[in-house]
Amino acid sequence: MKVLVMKNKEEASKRAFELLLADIKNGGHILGLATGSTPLDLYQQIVKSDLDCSKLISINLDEYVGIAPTNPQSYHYFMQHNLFDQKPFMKSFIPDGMNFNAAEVIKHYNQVLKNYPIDTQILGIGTNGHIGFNEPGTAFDSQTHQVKLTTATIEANARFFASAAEVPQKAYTMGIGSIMKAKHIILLAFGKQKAAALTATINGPLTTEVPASILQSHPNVTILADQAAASKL
Ligand SMILES: N[C@@H]1[C@@H](O)[C@H](O)[C@@H](COP(=O)(O)O)O[C@@H]1O
Repeated sequence: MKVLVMKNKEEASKRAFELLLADIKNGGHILGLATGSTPLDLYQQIVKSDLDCSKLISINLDEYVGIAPTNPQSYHYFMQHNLFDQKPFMKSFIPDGMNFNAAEVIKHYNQVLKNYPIDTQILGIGTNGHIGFNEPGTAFDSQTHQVKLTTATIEANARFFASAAEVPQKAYTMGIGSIMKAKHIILLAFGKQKAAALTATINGPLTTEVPASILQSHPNVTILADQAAASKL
């Protein structure tokens, strides 16, 4: 695990972009993408750059269940608005949150992940150490599944909704096992609200109680943190 503490999130995002470009230069063309406020700066870097994304494939980590792609709170909308509108990819996959047949969504997404093995996976981290929507207690070898979000995650994500009551209770997410198959994982962590989760991820024991701690056992992980997120390391 390579841990880089940067001056601020702008510097960290710049470095993440450089790492991504290096992976692409080395033949990587399948990107695992994340939502949330954390990767926004990185997506801005991509948008402002002259990187041609038309030959790249993207696979997103997760999506809320029951929110249409046209809903501004959906991860479909987020990706479209923050990246794909400006930089269309050759193909982009996001779990279908409007399909309530979980078994069908799961089967399809696992097939997508099999067909398109991820070269570089971008990750944020939840305040409870979750990655994607893999909440504490999720098996390390899990594949795509439907989750019931924890109160901590609903509260943390309520800032994007009118109230916590409007945050969906369920989501589809790539599993921890699926994430671990990526050749290179870049985890971004910004702000003091991530400090405890980050130190548990890097310095703590490998435990399903901190889903991101599994990254200690991955051969090629880069963690980019700002000073605040790194304050407890
Ligand atoms: N499913 C997403 C995660 O993929 C993300 O890492 C996390 C942190 O969000 P933020 O980057 O806004 O702090 O939020 C959500 O729960």
